[in-house]
Amino acid sequence: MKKFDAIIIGSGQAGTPLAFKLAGAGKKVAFIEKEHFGGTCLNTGCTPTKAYVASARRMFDTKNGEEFGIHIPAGSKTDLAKVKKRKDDLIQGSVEGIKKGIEDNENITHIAGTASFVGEKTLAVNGKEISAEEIYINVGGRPRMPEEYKAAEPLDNQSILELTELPEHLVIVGGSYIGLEFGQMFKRFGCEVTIVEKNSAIISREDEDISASIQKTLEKEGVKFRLNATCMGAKKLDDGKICVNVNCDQGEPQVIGTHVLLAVGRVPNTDLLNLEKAGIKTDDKGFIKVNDHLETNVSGIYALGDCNGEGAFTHTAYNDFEIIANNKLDGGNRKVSDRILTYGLFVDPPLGRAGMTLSQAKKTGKKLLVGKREMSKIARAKEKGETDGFMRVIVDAETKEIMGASILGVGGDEVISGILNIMTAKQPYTVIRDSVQIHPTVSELLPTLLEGLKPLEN
Ligand SMILES: Cc1cc2nc3c(=O)[nH]c(=O)nc-3n(C[C@H](O)[C@H](O)[C@H](O)COP(=O)(O)OP(=O)(O)OC[C@H]3O[C@@H](n4cnc5c(N)ncnc54)[C@H](O)[C@@H]3O)c2cc1C
Ligand SMILES: NC(=O)c1ccc[n+]([C@@H]2O[C@H](COP(=O)([O-])OP(=O)(O)OC[C@H]3O[C@@H](n4cnc5c(N)ncnc54)[C@H](O)[C@@H]3O)[C@@H](O)[C@H]2O)c1
Repeated sequence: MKKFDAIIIGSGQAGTPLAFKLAGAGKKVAFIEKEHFGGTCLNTGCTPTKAYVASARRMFDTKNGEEFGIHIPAGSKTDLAKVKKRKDDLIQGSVEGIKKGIEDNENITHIAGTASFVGEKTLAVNGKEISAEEIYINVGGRPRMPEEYKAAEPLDNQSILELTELPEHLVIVGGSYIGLEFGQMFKRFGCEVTIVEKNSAIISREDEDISASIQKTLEKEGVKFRLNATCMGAKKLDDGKICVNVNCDQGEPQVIGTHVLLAVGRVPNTDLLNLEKAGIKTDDKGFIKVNDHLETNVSGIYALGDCNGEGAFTHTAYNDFEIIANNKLDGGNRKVSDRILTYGLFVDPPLGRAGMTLSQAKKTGKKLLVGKREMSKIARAKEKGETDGFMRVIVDAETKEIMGASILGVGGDEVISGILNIMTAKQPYTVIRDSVQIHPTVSELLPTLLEGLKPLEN
């Protein structure tokens, strides 16, 4: 049996940089990947979807010239095969970069295959056993596929990106990140889109006014919504169409479309690992339990990225890599609990989020100062003709530190970083309030917003 200094399972957003980092420190690393280098984000997640979002935006612009004094002749249409080709080329460039980096690195042994444990520090891949004292699990997740939708042969985030012809009517089950990003994108490409969500609001982790504002924007573009979808399931009809059950007691009971995309969350790939052979514990959803330094209950075995349930984003997976690299190689003491939650929702206008929502902040029982400003009052948003949304910042009245912020509006995914940086530096909100920002930007309204903070009346 071959012994390595370290084994990394999965070429995700944590495993890939970790392989190079450990190898750079002179460790002999086995790097096991069952599918593509670069994992979900690069191949079927962030990169392809944001490439599609960009194509969809071009399409949107062709339909919205008049208001800006630009006459764009009718007739623009989406060539999905070309949209796909652009995204395939983008991905291929990055995958090849990783592949070459690995091939050129004499300390990394790439093993193509699915790893599973056969003992505490021993794994089998393609019938061969390897072992190491340090094992890093970075296996990510896959789309959740509830039984009651299987008969309709639904698309998922991977298969929808392989289509070369536009669906006539795309029904999307799940109104969160994946559902909303694909929903707006395919509507802009020229499809009919209906989003079916079981909760009473889309993206229901957010405050109600955020969910309502996003829904309104998408509805203006023609996306249809069916909320409170209590009657689950879908089937194929004899004419090849798809029938998705929505509600059993009010409204039209079903939506008939030509395609259905399931966007109802993800499950960790930990079931492929035979974790019980190593004695590694998971929670009841299959996420590997880790401590603040990402170590599992078995000493020397770590879990990083989506599979540990501590984050569900590329930046959280990458931060897991940074925590391990710093603690293992640079004598650091970085922890998961130091991380401030932040993320973007890449619909148009985008949502940038940091820290708590207003409803979470209220639950802390602290005295709050809150500032809210509509995008329709912001000069740059008006000049761009993109005035949907608003920004809100929540401050702890006692410490003056920012507890959370939501920037829903043009540039919101970038503007949020200014707030995140102050939160990370643990500085009071007055640092931004007293700063001078560039005119005319959306960011220039942050000082004004913070000048006008008001105590939250209960
Ligand atoms: C459609 C979509 C859009 C997204 N957009 C964004 C976004 O805009 N921003 C953002 O921050 N996040 C986004 N995400 C989330 C992001 O992609 C994930 O959080 C991120 O990829 C998690 O990375 P990871 O390191 O945990 O693992 P992954 O990237 O999932 O990689 C895990 C790898 O492990 C391999 N593997 C699994 N089991 C085994 C095994 N037993 N043996 C060998 N190899 C194995 C898999 O093949 C895979 O390559 C998106 C996700 C999706 C699905
Ligand atoms: N912008 C981003 O960072 C981004 C973009 C896409 C995906 N992602 C990641 O991908 C992961 C998966 O995203 P997602 O949107 O699939 O999952 P999610 O868990 O965020 O949301 C699933 C949605 O489906 C709904 N739902 C569940 N079962 C349903 C049913 N039977 N009928 C109707 N609705 C139902 C839920 O109420 C929820 O709104 C997320 O963890 C996210 O972090 C991130």
